[in-house]
Amino acid sequence: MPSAGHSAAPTGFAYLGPEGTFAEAALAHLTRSLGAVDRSAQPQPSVGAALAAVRSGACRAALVPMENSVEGSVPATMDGLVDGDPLVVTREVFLPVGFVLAVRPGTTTGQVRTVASHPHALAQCRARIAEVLPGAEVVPTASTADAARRVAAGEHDAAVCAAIAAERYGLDALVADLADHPGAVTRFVLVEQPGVLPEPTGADKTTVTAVIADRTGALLDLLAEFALRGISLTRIESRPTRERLGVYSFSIDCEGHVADARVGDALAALHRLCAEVRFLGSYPRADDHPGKPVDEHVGDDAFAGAQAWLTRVREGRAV
Ligand SMILES: O=C(O)C(=O)Cc1ccccc1
Repeated sequence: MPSAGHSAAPTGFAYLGPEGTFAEAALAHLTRSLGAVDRSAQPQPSVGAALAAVRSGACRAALVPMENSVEGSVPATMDGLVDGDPLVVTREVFLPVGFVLAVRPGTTTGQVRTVASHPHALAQCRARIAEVLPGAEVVPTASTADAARRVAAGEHDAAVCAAIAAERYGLDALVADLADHPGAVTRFVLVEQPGVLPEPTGADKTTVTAVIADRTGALLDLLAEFALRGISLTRIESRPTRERLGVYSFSIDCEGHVADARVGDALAALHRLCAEVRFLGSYPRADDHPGKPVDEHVGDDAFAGAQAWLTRVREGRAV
């Protein structure tokens, strides 16, 4: 529930700021495609702050980076969705990301002693930075645009950021294309307070986290619940629970919507099997993948037919 001080229905979209981040570009793309009337965007200093703005009711939703095709998941988002009051993903959006090396006008590569950016951006340009700026100190910042803003303020010599951020902060692109692996894509998710469950579209994804006991075969048991019901996983990774070594929380995306019988049944099975399960949302998939075909025996009709049969058996009726 929104906390005191935010009693009206929350409005506005929080995002990892300041202006000029990839998160801002992804949010603009999403609100345009949703045809959202209220497109007011509220930059936040960190992923944690963006999620906190939703939990407190200060904002209606937050758009945060979840994973990147080159660098993998964003730990601040993974952990931020699991720690604290429940939140759910209601949309996903994929954004191609490219990086420039941005400097104050007139700066040459030889003058760059510090290069700043979001850790994910630095990691995606590691080899090129070492090649173009050997010996430069690499400095992590809260976001790519935060780095650009700090370069403009004279705090650092160069930023790895989007071309639009360089422009926004009056910087020049010394190197136009800095990525080690061209064609990288970042997946962002829109996060809201529970209560909003998007309708099934026929091409959906569901996100869930599960903590399993430290015993032989536990992960296989968890995976079997999906496999037995013909559900394809699109992502699985482990995060430490921070309790002790050996106890992990698995973060899973699967095809389908919790309203689909096979997905609901699998989540209920996880609830029986796992020490902890957190449902993190069902939402339309945005990657243009139609999803794997669903076998007839795990379709909604098959589940409904089996349930009706069981009811007849239990009532002692002829089967
Ligand atoms: O810092 C940004 O601009 C972000 O939106 C996070 C990020 C950083 C690097 C690649 C993709 C997203």
